[in-house]
Amino acid sequence: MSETVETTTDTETTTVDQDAPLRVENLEKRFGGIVAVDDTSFDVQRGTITGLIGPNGAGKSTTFNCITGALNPTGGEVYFQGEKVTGMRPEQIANRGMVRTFQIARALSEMTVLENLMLAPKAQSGETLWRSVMPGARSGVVEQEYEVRERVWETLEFFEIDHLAYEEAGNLSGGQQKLLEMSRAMMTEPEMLLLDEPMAGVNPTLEEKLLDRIHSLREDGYTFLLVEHDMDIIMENCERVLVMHQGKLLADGDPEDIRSNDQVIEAYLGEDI
Ligand SMILES: Nc1ncnc2c1ncn2[C@@H]1O[C@H](COP(=O)(O)OP(=O)(O)OP(=O)(O)O)[C@@H](O)[C@H]1O
Repeated sequence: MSETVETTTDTETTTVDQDAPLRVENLEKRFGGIVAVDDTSFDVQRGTITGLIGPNGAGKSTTFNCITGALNPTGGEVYFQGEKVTGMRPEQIANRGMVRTFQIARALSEMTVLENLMLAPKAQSGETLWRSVMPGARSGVVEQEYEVRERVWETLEFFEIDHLAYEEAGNLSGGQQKLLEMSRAMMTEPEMLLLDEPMAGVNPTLEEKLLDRIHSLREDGYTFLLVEHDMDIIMENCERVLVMHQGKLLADGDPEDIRSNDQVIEAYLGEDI
């Protein structure tokens, strides 16, 4: 049963579903004559790993970009923790606790792994989800550099890339870069992560490690929305799957429902799902 509370912002009063940090309402994004996202609505429940799937060109990346501020939608609204974030810049949305990673990792290749992480945290004080689950966490004081450094090391250890701390990011393998990208995202102390094909180019051992970390974070209360083309990963790791097709939400259900949904099978033109 969802818990709801009323919140008031400068612009409006809205009912917040405490169990759904992300709510997308009638989202639309047009590029000239192309409707990449067409009147799409969904929510994502707290503490879940939710998959967003669909054939090539379905509108998944555009939806991610509209949610996280890289693109301005041409219609509809995005709410995070009950606050309207439509049209905000990515860093404003990240400051509120929602970050994304990219299909192609975006680390600064000539900087070391350590430097990449040192640059990532936002300047803020107080308790956050990441700090509260990390061993040795401190709270309530403005962060000093040594505290950031401590958090950087804890994060590197959590993702098991601490042995690469002094390596230039550009020298890392594709899979290691994905772990770095997740580490950088965690340094911004998010509540919710949107992962765009986090397993692409990742070898099976690292894939297992990354999935293990995602599940562990989910158990600590983090929320994940995952775009991934590998159906086995989606079906084995997500409790809920959203399917997009031609810019619209085609289906929303648990993996078993989705696998047996005729419209979804048709949208994938008989590919195995
Ligand atoms: N910047 C852009 N300008 C014009 N059209 C765009 C732009 N970005 C996306 N599109 C179009 O919008 C539609 C949806 O693209 P999008 O990249 O969101 O799909 P996707 O589901 O992420 O696809 P894929 O699985 O192939 O990455 C496509 O028809 C695409 O060509």
